[in-house]
Amino acid sequence: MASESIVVDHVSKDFTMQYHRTLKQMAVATIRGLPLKEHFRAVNDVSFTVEQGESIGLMGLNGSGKSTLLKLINGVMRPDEGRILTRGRIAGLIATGAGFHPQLSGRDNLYLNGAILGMSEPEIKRKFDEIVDFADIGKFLDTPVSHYSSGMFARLGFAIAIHVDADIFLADEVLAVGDKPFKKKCMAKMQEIRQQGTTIFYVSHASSSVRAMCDRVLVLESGHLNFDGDVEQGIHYLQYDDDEETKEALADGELGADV
Ligand SMILES: Nc1ncnc2c1ncn2[C@@H]1O[C@H](COP(=O)(O)OP(=O)(O)OP(=O)(O)O)[C@@H](O)[C@H]1O
Repeated sequence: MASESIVVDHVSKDFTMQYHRTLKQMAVATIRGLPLKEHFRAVNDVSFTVEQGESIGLMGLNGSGKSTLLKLINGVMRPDEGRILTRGRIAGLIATGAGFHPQLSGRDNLYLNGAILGMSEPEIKRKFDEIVDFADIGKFLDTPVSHYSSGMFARLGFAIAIHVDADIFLADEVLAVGDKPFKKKCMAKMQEIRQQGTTIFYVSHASSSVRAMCDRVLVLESGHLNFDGDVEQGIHYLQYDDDEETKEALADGELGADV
C-alpha cells in the first residue's frame, strides 16, 4: 500500500518587503505618512498530500511561490501557518550548488556538499567516481569552484544531489543552466530514481519535460494552489500546451519522450 511522503497542510509563508534602505529614506517616509514595509504572502493556504513514489510537476508563472514551497518542504524555511510533514531523506537542489564553498576545489566541495545532503563518508567515497563522471568536470576536479562556469557549477551540484539515496528529490529548475547533452542525462537519471520509487518534485516551465517526467501537476498562482491533478489538464490550465518554447524544444528533440 502506498504511504504518504509529503503532507502540506494549510501552509502559508509571509515575506516582509522593506521599501526604504537608509535611515534618511525611512525618516522622510515616516514624515510623509508612507508605509515603511509591507507583508506579503508568497505561499497562501496551500494543502496537498503526495504519496511515496509520485512524481509531481510544480508549475506556475515567475514569482508564483514555487521555490518558496520547495524550501518549505525541504525545511530550509518554516511556514508561518500550517504544517508540513515529510517522510525519509530529502535531497535535491533549491539553488544549484547551494552550500558550495567558492575557495574549495570541486573534490572538496563534493565531500562537503555530500555530507550536507546526508551522505556518510564511505558512501561518498563509493559514489565519488560516478558523481565526477556524471558531472563531467574531469580535469577541473581540483580547481576551486569559483573558477567554474555556471554550467559546470550546476552539473556538479546536480550530480551530487542525484546520487544521494533519497526518498524525496526536489528539483528546482535544474535543467535551466545545463547544455543539451547534460539536460538529457539529468532527465534520464531522474527517470531512473523515479522508477526506483523516489518521490519527485520537479519545478519546470517546460510542459514537454513535465509530460515526460510527472504523473501529477500542481499549479501555483500568486501563492495559491489553483490546480492539482492530471498532467495534461494542468498544462492546459496554464495554457502552456502550445507554447513556442515547447515546440522549439520538441523540434530540437531536446525534450522528447525518450528521455
Ligand atoms: N527571502 C525572500 N524575501 C522576500 N521576498 C521573497 C523571498 N523569497 C521569495 N520572495 C518573493 O516571494 C515570491 C515568490 O517567489 P518564488 O521564488 O517562490 O517564486 P517562483 O514561483 O519560484 O518564481 P520563479 O519561476 O521566478 O523561480 C516572489 O514575489 C519573490 O519576490
